[in-house]
Amino acid sequence: MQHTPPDVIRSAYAQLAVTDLAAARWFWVEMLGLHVQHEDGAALYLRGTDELTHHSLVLREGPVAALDHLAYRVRTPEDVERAAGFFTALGRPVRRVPAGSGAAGVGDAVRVVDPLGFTVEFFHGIARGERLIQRYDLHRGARIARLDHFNICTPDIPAAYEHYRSLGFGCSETIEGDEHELYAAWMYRKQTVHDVAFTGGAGPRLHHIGMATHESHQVLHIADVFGSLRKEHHIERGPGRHGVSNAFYVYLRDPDGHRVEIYTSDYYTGDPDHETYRWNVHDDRRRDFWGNAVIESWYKEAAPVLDLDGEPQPVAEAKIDESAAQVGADGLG
Ligand SMILES: O=S(=O)(O)c1ccc(O)c(O)c1
Ligand SMILES: [Ca+2]
Ligand SMILES: [Fe+2]
Repeated sequence: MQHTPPDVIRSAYAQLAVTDLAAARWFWVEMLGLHVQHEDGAALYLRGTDELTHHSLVLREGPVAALDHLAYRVRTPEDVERAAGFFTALGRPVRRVPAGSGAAGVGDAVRVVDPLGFTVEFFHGIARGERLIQRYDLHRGARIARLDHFNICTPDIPAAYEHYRSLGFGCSETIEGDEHELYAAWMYRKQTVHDVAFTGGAGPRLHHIGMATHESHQVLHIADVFGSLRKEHHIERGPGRHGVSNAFYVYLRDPDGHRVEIYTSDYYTGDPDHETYRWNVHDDRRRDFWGNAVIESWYKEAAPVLDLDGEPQPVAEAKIDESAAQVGADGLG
């Protein structure tokens, strides 16, 4: 019997394990300007200026730099139950996380290890935060508005696509080979380009979290700030204009190597007949619309994922390697 999937509203928060909370605070709070909603001795709960819920990023100190879990908000408390039933029917590990026993501010939740090997939480209840949208006096750094998306490394992109389709996600864009083999896909529940995207590679690993700003000058500004402070080694890729999503972007690496994208100006995807836009893997504008090359570390480096007991998960090797795809005769060579 097909279990009804939970009604996912959006990608809501990520919990990262960091090896030095003070160093992480410098990067995510002092430099990027995320707002500290709550902290206890070992964890920081952070959010952007537009976020009305308690947090969109949790940094918890631990022995290994890793993704602890991704979290999606679902529409009703009943959808938390649907998530439990859906993943139990798939034979996946499912654990109840009662309010107060998991992330601060989050109500009754369920955590699963999904078919791709990622630890994923589904929750509905979450505490509110002060409305900071017009507290311009508190806007700092990159002036991050909100969490926008998760990007995950997985060896089997078609399997990832099918899993998220079964959860009711739409597909806004893909990168495909000449025989339509799937190299990457961007999938959504909220009405923008993605809540989650897949990068081909050994997995399960976290590739990056995408944080949205309102303006491209905020993307440029944070790159300038890292340059001014002689911390330019934290800038990995960009600034630039994406082909896929059309967003303006820069990728940064935190002190543990966690990758964060500062991202702005993608587009609406909310009509029920929204069509997928398909890029050819040989189109050199797909990842940077101006044809700038993608640095090798961007394709190869990513963070391990912890299981439900906080142990790093083994990774399965990549089945497809986009960085090895040769640019065709039409490319910039
Ligand atoms: O580099 S891509 O244009 O494929 C791209 C598009 C959107 C993203 O969020 C991203 O991380 C990467
Ligand atoms: Ca650099
Ligand atoms: Fe991204």
